[in-house]
Amino acid sequence: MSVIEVTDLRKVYAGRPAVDGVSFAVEEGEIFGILGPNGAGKTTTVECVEGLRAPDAGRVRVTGLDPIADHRKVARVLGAQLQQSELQAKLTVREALELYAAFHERPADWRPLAERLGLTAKLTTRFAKLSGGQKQRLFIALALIGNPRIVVLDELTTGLDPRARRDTWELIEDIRANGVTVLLVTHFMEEAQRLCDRIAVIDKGRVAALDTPAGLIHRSAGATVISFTPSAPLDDRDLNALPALASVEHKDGRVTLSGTDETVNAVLTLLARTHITAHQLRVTDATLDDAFLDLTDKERA
Ligand SMILES: Nc1ncnc2c1ncn2[C@@H]1O[C@H](COP(=O)(O)OP(=O)(O)OP(=O)(O)O)[C@@H](O)[C@H]1O
Repeated sequence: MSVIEVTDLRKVYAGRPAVDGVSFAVEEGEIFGILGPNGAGKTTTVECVEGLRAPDAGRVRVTGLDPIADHRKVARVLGAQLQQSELQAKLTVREALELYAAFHERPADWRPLAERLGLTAKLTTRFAKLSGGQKQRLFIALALIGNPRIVVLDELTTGLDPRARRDTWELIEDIRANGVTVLLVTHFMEEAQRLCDRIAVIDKGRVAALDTPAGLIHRSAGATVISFTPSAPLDDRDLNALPALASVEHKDGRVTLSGTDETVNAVLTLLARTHITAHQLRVTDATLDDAFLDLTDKERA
């Protein structure tokens, strides 16, 4: 069942389309990612889902409700992450939790929520004195305090160190395991690859691709990467003639090719035929990073 439906959404700022015909549907219980370069229209899209912005055209439904016309009902099912500026510096963690719990008809008990988010030791600390990771955990707690079915998290781990980022990812997985649907805006590929069931890649206000992380990687041109240091120079004509080749790169005597399994097999045959040994041979799958660049580059071309 789709809990969020966005159909042909358009939003124009000063005559320039920021969102230009975006459609996607988020299924109950999934972690759905919105990924895209700066200025792609990600935040505008989720703000329309949250009912913070009115679309110029198109249709948005959250559990069948219109986020603008049914704002109060939508606020009961959808928890949104606050922006940093929306919380007073002097408020303690406990006060923030109690205050936001009071905004909801059927709030979650904030104590176990604070416990789950590792905030119990920080209940008397003022917001301004929290670390970046603790602030993010508090924002997640506040987004969850109304017991929402869906939570929208925008640029959640920006500015966090690798440890705090990983802890936050575990939290998001934990939230989903508790049955909450997650709409996640990010421009971290690793985050999207690790967490999301499906991803909409948004570029220049449009959906450039919508698939599982593996599907996005698979559909990009260079899905498999092989690199090695040849014992003797290889003829560029031979390399360029390899089947399904997406790219060739030479750096510090090392050759890196991307393509498909067919490219890998053909290069091994080429090496054997020319009696060239491949040192430190590595075959890897392309990452979502590669797929992202490939997908958004295509749009740019
Ligand atoms: N209130 C506004 N008034 C005018 N233009 C805006 C407004 N908000 C966003 N824009 C423009 O709309 C476009 C899309 O912005 P949006 O914030 O949705 O992108 P984004 O994908 O979230 O970017 P980022 O990753 O940098 O946060 C950008 O060109 C931005 O400058």
